[in-house]
Amino acid sequence: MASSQLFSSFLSSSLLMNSHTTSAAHHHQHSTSKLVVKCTATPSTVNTVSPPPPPSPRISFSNKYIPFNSISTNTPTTESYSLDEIVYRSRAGGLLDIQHDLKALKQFDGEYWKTLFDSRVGTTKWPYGSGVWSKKEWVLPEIDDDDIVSAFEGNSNLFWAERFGKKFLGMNDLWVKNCGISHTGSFKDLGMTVLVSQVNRLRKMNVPLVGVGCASTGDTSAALSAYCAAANIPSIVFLPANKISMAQLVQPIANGAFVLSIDTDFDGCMKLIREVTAELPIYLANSLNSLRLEGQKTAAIEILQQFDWNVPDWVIVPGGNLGNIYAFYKGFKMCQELGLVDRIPSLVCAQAANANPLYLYFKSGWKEHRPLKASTTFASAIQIGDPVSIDRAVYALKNSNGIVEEATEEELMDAMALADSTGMFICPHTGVALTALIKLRDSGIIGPTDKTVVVSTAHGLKFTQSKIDYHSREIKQMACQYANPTVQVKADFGSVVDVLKKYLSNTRLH
Ligand SMILES: Cc1ncc(COP(=O)(O)O)c(C=O)c1O
Ligand SMILES: N[C@@H](CCOP(=O)(O)O)C(=O)O
Repeated sequence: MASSQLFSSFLSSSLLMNSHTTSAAHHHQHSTSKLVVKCTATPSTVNTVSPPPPPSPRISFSNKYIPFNSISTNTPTTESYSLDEIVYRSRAGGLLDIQHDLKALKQFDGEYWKTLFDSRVGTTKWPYGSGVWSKKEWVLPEIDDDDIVSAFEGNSNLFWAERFGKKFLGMNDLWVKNCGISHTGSFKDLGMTVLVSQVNRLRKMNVPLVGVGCASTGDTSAALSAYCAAANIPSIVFLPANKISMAQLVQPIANGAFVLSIDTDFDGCMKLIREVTAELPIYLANSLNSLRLEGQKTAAIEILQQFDWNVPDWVIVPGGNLGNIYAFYKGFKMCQELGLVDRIPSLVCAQAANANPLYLYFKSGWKEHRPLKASTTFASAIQIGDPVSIDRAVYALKNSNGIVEEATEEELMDAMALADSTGMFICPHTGVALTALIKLRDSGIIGPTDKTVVVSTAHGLKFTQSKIDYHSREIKQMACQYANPTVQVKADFGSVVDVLKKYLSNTRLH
């Protein structure tokens, strides 16, 4: 459908939102319709942990939107919104956050929650086989299971980076949380299952939402279009023209999204989607919408769970729009507040030097924040100069004794090549995070025995062109010192043996 037709059908639908919020609570009708993405629920055979009784139905858990600054300034507020309202900003125009009824959750102790969450790992029981929905009581407790749109995301592996750690950093307790090994190849699936499930619920409640839209550097759009396609909800994505990888571009196209390629950068697309979603009945799917962060925070809980509820010393996260660093903080903090662990890790946010507003802010001693025009970076998904969650990120870092680091193009590409040479296949953003680790090890801030987790945010297969350019030494002004170029050889035995002998003479036997 042409863009003009699509937008005129939006307009003629007479569903234009004309207020700051649209209340839907009173429209709620219980839906019995079948879910679109739903695994057949069969009794689990894989679990050996016997589950505790589920939380008593007499205790109802709930959550609501409140202004983020009431959390960051620790001031009580009377301003709050139901999750069934469409609201992205506080009355004063600030960020929102989702506040859980901790009093209700605290009626169960830390041991209870650990056992409950552990009992759900590996189950096929809907919806708990998802790493996100296995923590449903802490995410969206009030949603009907039948409204959930899930691809059983999460439960991503925590890889012991033994060789990389020992060989390059003298570390033996280095781990990579592979959030990119996921349905659409990035951590965005964790947040998108929550957001699209809530939209699914709202649409069943007859809330006038025609579709869901986002601005994207490639991963948010991939996740949005997949989850929307699964639930038969129209998705609209704004992409900066020629600034995302081919693999990322094809994802929303294949999943049937309405794809706008716009001649601007991500920040320009973000501005446009905010304006458009304020005018048209399109729900905003970027992480400005705090629903996304509720899903993303489960990666932090999962890390603790994978360490048998031992707390790592450091967690390093690449940052762009800066929702994820806060999501990690929130996940760890909830585990501490609810008695599952007694402390939280120090967080490190890693930025590309070509897109480093948070790094500059940190270096100014948190005195001066200036949005900037981000330059081109191989870490294209974090080419963001005006991050929407800047305040959330600052709060997370200040409250976790955190640090911000940066990586030049050469540093991040070298780090990616070194990691790949030890058996990983990481994305450039993970190269940014590894560079931060290398720098913090060099300066002694991270010690050799510190238990450290690097968050890998996307699958390396989405970024093959950057690896091809590096290994064929086709990057201007970059030595590409760890390149492993292919060798062209004639198709005869002698030539092949000659090059092999040369190779083997340079290769040590271990
Ligand atoms: C692969 C990848 N890594 C890291 C990030 C940064 O996450 P955030 O925007 O939440 O800071 C993004 C998106 O921005 C991403 O797509
Ligand atoms: N890297 C992101 C940028 C947008 O971030 P979001 O978390 O606010 O949606 C992307 O993949 O689009």
